Amino acid sequence: MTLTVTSLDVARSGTPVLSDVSFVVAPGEALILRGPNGIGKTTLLRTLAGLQPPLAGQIAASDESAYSSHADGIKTALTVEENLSFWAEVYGNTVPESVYEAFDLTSLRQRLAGTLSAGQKRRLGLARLGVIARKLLYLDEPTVSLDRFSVNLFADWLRDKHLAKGGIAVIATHIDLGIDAPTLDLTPFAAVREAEGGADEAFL
Ligand SMILES: Nc1ncnc2c1ncn2[C@@H]1O[C@H](COP(=O)(O)OP(=O)(O)OP(=O)(O)O)[C@@H](O)[C@H]1O
Repeated sequence: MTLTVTSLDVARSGTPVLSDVSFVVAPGEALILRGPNGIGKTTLLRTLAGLQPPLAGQIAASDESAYSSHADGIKTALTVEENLSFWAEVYGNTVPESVYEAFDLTSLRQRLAGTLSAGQKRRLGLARLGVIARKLLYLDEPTVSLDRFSVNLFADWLRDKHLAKGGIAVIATHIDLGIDAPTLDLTPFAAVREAEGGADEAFL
């Protein structure tokens, strides 16, 4: 499976955000999206994941994808184990024992998710990716709230359990994950927004 994106134009609430974005990601590879706040990383990921239609261009991928956003999608009234079992069931899988260790959740298995710290919740949200087993991952700032140890855990999982098995990941991140992956700076692809022309002049 290869992800091929050709001449993609994306918009947020009808306003063009990025234009003419093209790239290819081969099996086992990741692509890091960079660019300043508001450039359109989230919008691009949402479009790639099929959550909104593109204005123009093509997205070709043979596998189904999973999108992980800032929100963790955690059920606070369920335990860590119950959360992962829930997601596994939705995707017709079982929870691999290895995800508890991979995301440092072993000692938290019986804890209600609502009582977890921000970083622990984030690790649980990321562990979801380990149970749904989608080959194509679109990840929006996956390491928000994580300390360096947890960032490294996630990077290890991504490299050894996802990419090493032929998976693909497109990741918007402001921090260095320490994985070997090319970077696409979206700055040159900013769509011309005529309606905003001169709006910043008041601050000059
Ligand atoms: N619901 C919305 N309605 C209108 N405009 C929006 C909406 N959400 C985002 N935008 C605008 O769309 C543009 C792209 O936003 P997007 O969230 O894709 O950027 P980003 O690169 O992911 O930013 P960040 O690094 O801050 O997360 C921004 O100018 C933003 O203000």
